[in-house]
Amino acid sequence: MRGRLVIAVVGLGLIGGSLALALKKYTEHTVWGCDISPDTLKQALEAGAVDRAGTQIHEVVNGADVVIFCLPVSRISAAVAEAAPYFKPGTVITDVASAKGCLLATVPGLVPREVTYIGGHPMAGSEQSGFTAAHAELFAGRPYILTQPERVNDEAMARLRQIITAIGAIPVVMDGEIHDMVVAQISHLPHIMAAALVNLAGSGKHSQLSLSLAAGGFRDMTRIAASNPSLWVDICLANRTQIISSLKQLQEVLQQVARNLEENDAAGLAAFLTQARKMREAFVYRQFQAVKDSGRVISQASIGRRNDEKE
Ligand SMILES: NC(=O)c1ccc[n+]([C@@H]2O[C@H](COP(=O)([O-])OP(=O)(O)OC[C@H]3O[C@@H](n4cnc5c(N)ncnc54)[C@H](O)[C@@H]3O)[C@@H](O)[C@H]2O)c1
Ligand SMILES: O=C(O)C(=O)C[C@]1(C(=O)O)C=C[C@H](O)C=C1
Repeated sequence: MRGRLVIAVVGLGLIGGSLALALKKYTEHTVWGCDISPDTLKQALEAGAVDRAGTQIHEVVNGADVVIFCLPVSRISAAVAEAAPYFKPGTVITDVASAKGCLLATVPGLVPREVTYIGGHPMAGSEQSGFTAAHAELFAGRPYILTQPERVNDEAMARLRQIITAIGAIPVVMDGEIHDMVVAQISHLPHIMAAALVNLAGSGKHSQLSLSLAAGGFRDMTRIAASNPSLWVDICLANRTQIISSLKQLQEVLQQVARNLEENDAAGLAAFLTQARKMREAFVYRQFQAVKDSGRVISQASIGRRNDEKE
């Protein structure tokens, strides 16, 4: 594999902007960036996130070794189709979308045979959007999911793994179907629940009073309710089968809790809460271990996290 690559990032918002910043900070690769927003391009150029910028896809994919599509899920297939005539043989294309099944079903059919598509999904982000929220440390110590391409291509996989590792993330190769099932539970359902909690508390008879009194519990549970609605409509629709299934499971869990309360069943309630507490403690430990193993020192200052995000 050649040492220095040209990497094109299509979409320079929170995720694309953070990737571009991280690639410039931690690798020697050349980074070209595209966004429909001229303001975003200006910000990215000023921040040194890209070496070249354009509003047209062909301006940045023509000659690139790797192209990373960082667009809302529903825009990715059209962007790949627009870019396809400009890919050179051997180009590796990937994306960062939060749902994989819909793209794995369409994207491979849109690209020439000599181009390899590997689905991607960094398990990092925030409730904020746009380049102004982007930062180079977003992926440090975080899992970065890759899907196996239809035609196995070890060189393409190695190229992406190397890029992901260089920006401090941990590559995890996974089947697209399993990905969608898992993220429905750990990402998509929590976003829907956060919105439901805020809407419930914010629209009742005493909503003004409730929201003014809300403390850490409500704040921790609902940070992600501030996410961009249009981005999340896209994600939810793209993974709707798995989300519907997770919502049904959640309904059963909540009904069981309601039964425990109706029956004054302290033991049932305690078993439910104890199981959750144990799993949550183990989860925090595993996340800490993954960060430690990734070898990058992540300090409060380096990633600029707010206090309410700390464990
Ligand atoms: N937000 C998160 O926490 C998060 C985490 C992991 C993955 N993702 C995935 O990353 C992708 C991008 O999300 P984001 O949070 O960075 O969104 P964002 O809104 O911050 O950025 C999207 C960018 O794409 C640009 N854009 C839109 N259409 C375009 C087009 N046709 N051509 C060029 N640029 C275009 C927008 O101007 C914007 O700058 C989504 O697929 C999302 O599912 C998001
Ligand atoms: O940390 C956050 O605020 C996020 O929403 C990040 C988050 C998530 O955890 O759900 C959002 C979408 C993803 O595709 C991956 C990560």
